[in-house]
Amino acid sequence: MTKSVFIDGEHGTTGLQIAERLAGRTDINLLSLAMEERRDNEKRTAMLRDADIAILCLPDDAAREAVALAEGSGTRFIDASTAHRVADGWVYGFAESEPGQREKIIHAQNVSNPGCYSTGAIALLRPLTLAGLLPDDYPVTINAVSGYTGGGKQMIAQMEDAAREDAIASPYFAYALTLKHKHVPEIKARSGLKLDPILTPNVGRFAQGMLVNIPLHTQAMNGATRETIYNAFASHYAGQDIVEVVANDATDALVRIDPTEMAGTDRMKLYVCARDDGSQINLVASLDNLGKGASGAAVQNLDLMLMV
Ligand SMILES: NC(=O)C1=CN([C@@H]2O[C@H](COP(=O)(O)OP(=O)(O)OC[C@H]3O[C@@H](n4cnc5c(N)ncnc54)[C@H](OP(=O)(O)O)[C@@H]3O)[C@@H](O)[C@H]2O)C=CC1
Ligand SMILES: CC(=O)N[C@@H](CCC(=O)OP(=O)(O)O)C(=O)O
Repeated sequence: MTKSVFIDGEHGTTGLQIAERLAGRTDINLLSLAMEERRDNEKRTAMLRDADIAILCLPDDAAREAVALAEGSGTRFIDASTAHRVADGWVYGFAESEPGQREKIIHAQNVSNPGCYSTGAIALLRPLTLAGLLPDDYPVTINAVSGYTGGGKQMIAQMEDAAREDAIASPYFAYALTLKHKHVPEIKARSGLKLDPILTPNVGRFAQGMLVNIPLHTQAMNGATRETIYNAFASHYAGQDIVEVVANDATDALVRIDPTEMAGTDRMKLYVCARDDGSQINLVASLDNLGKGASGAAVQNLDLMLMV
């Protein structure tokens, strides 16, 4: 039987991108509310309860409320917000992050979609903690830049409409200056770290794309080398086509990495940059914040959940 899918928040940044990806699909019945009905709780409740799978593209509190509105209906959820990323009873929706994760998503009742920075950071860290190359007490630092669509409708308007009172004129800015970004808990938990990683995010004046940098000192890493790190990535990501591990000689031939290189795709590239003597490594993940970092991952999770 054709499964029905409802995107709650379909007129927002993430929701719209998911709706675009699902338009024209004949294997699902897409339930939809008009823009002016997006906050009509009676209609939302009916759709949340009728759907086989509901994809939540809402602020955290509204996502928690949506789950409560469908209680007892059997609806399966994919939540794009931060609300359930370290919550019990929710499967983390990053199929390539752990052996067996894909199967867990296929059978899950509730899936939490990862954050965009988290997707890049966990992709770089988890293979190394699993392989024993990165000690779990390593003090990890994550420096990242995102396209401004990562801030949703409000930041898009601030960056694009110079006439607004709260317009942002900068070409590039740092934020989360108190070092308590909302992605830190999921990165710590899903990478298997003991210490909170330090996450310093930035936004650039480009719509979509993201680089996540993790600098590492190899002498503090259980004897890791650039080759063992590359090999750990290559074996972790073997047999799938979403995460590409760039060959070290191809990385060495680059003079720069463009944060927009993956814009418009649902894939991610990983680079192992290194000093000649191998003493210092900079791991880089390159992705579209709205692709593998949000809507692309949500559709990937939906397709897995539709398998049962
Ligand atoms: N943008 C991104 O790159 C990413 C965002 N996310 C997460 O996805 C979620 C949505 O983010 P994003 O798409 O950027 O946000 P937007 O602000 O662009 O869109 C949110 C949508 O939800 C609607 N909405 C808000 N509150 C309610 C409510 N109580 N009931 C019904 N609808 C409501 C909004 O309507 P209205 O216009 O009336 O406010 C809007 O249409 C957030 O939790 C965010 O953290 C996840 C990954 C990446
Ligand atoms: C540029 C920007 O503001 N980005 C957002 C994160 C977007 C994202 O992917 O995170 P969520 O899935 O947790 O919303 C932020 O830092 O809050």
